[in-house]
Amino acid sequence: STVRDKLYIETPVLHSFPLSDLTGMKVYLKLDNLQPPGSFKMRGISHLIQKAAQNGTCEHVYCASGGNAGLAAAFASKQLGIPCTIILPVTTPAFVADSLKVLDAEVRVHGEVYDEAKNLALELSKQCGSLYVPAFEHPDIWEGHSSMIVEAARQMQVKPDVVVVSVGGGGLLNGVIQGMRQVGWDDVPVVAMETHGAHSFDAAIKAGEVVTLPAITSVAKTLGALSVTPSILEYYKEAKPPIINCLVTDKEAVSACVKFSDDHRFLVEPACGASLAAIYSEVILRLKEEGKLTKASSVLVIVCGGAIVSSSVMEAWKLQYQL
Ligand SMILES: COC[C@H](NCc1c(COP(=O)(O)O)cnc(C)c1O)C(=O)O
Repeated sequence: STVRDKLYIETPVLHSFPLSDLTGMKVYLKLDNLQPPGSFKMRGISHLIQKAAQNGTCEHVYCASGGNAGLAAAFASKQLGIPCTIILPVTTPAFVADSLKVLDAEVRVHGEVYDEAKNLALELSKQCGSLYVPAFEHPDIWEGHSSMIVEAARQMQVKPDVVVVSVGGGGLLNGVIQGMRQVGWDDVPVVAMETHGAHSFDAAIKAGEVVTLPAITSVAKTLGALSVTPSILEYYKEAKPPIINCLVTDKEAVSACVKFSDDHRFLVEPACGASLAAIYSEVILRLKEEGKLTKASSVLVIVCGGAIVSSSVMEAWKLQYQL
């Protein structure tokens, strides 16, 4: 990619002994929860903003977000000295707005879901010189995200048998697919995880086209795009790499977050818990038993992270889900 001095950091691939012991598989974790704003978003969002700033078309950043894309946009804008306005749906907790203000971003709350916040961001960014930053639907975002696989391929030396990733609007999945094609992993199956109630990819696969969910009813609010970006359906049909979409419940996603905090002392969102549930709720083992996966002795889980979580929020989830 043409961007100099990147704003995202290289993150470790950790061979997880607790998760490997639990499953009998070699479980590797790409710790993108360690990105400065708290999620993998920093890769694609900062890449898009830097590319625009290098082309001189960026005097004000407008980003609608469930939270993490907004935090990444605010982080990148602050480091680049560009004014930034983030539009949050009402479902985003107030502490996110506080974090954004610390990053000198202007915060507007608008709409019940991401898709409504997006409309206001698009409106505001019509002013000349402004840059609208989508949360997931842009090739520059996918190009930035693909760096996580280029890094992982160098760090792991060997190809994993499976890659696990969460799906909201599909930007992360797009970036992972593009990275996998770059490093020659286009024969490694991708298990694409969603929660029931944020299952826009599952709905699109079943309908054979992009469909719009009536609402987001999952606790994994940052998987909460009502519809996926169309290009992931192309990737799904091309099956290079093959994509297997799986759903877990909110309880399984939150339970995975709790177990992950005990096993590795990281706090992550249910959006990330959906991917970890592929291990903790034995989704991978079941796919192997069903013959949908031929090999699963080594699994790379993309730990996408998420900052819309805290120790008190986690305690409340434990009570709510009787964990
Ligand atoms: C409504 O929200 C969309 C987007 N979150 C997206 C997101 C995803 C899914 O990534 P995607 O598939 O949307 O590129 C996974 N894991 C985490 C922690 C995320 O924050 C946002 O923050 O604006």
